[in-house]
Amino acid sequence: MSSIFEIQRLAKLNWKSSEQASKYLFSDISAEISESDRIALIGASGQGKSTLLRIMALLDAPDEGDMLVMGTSFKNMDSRLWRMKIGYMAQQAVMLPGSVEDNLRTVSKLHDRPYDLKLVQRLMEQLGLEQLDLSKKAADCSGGEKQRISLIRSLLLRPNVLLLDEITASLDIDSTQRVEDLLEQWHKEEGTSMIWVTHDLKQASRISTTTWFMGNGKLEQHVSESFFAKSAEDLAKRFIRPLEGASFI
Ligand SMILES: Nc1ncnc2c1ncn2[C@@H]1O[C@H](COP(=O)(O)OP(=O)(O)OP(=O)(O)O)[C@@H](O)[C@H]1O
Repeated sequence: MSSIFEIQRLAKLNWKSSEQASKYLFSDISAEISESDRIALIGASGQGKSTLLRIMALLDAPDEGDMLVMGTSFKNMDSRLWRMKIGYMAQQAVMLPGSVEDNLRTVSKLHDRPYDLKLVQRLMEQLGLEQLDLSKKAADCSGGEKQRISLIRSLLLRPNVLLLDEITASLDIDSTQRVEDLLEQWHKEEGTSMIWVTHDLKQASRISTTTWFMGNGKLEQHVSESFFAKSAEDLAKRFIRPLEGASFI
């Protein structure tokens, strides 16, 4: 499969560099994302997962290294074009001023694309938002509603790669399931590659074929099936929170 996103020796300096702290938040990170890859990005808090995603979305700059989308470096690509290919969803959904519909129409306005009302209705329904009044002020929506509106807004862009930063952290079980199901279907239909940051290892094993593990400033890449077949104890030794259950598959 062809590579759509390439990361070459990427590094971010630690802004609190001192004798105790290491010079880099992360360094020497290289990876390739192929068409249709589904990657879970995991690791303990503060390792730089969100920072890496923000750099990939051009919301922050790397201190060293390069990133290429379809063979073109970010240094040589217009950031607007880059962001059409690389979609990003933050942990905290950001709503633009205006109604829910204004928010959903942003993509077509910004990128001169027709507004696909049928698709919006289908996605709203799949995410359990069919009762939501599109003329409601976006700022008045609940956190979970904002998160799902922001997901629809990102999908309407039809990016080649979707960067998802803990997007279900504030959702209930039903909404989380709906988001996972929708993204699985979207992935099958559109072939979109995804990198999904999550602290939920069971979710990581469900939604990914590849796992990127960030620790000690480095990125390890694993096949998810074998990575999550390790015992809970093995995984717990490496990171995150006390884990429940014996296995993740
Ligand atoms: N140059 C830098 N850019 C961003 N964060 C930096 C930098 N240098 C040091 N840091 C610190 O590194 C951490 C990076 O946070 P980030 O949110 O990227 O990590 P994370 O792995 O996503 O954490 P979490 O799982 O808690 O969301 C923060 O504590 C931040 O203060």
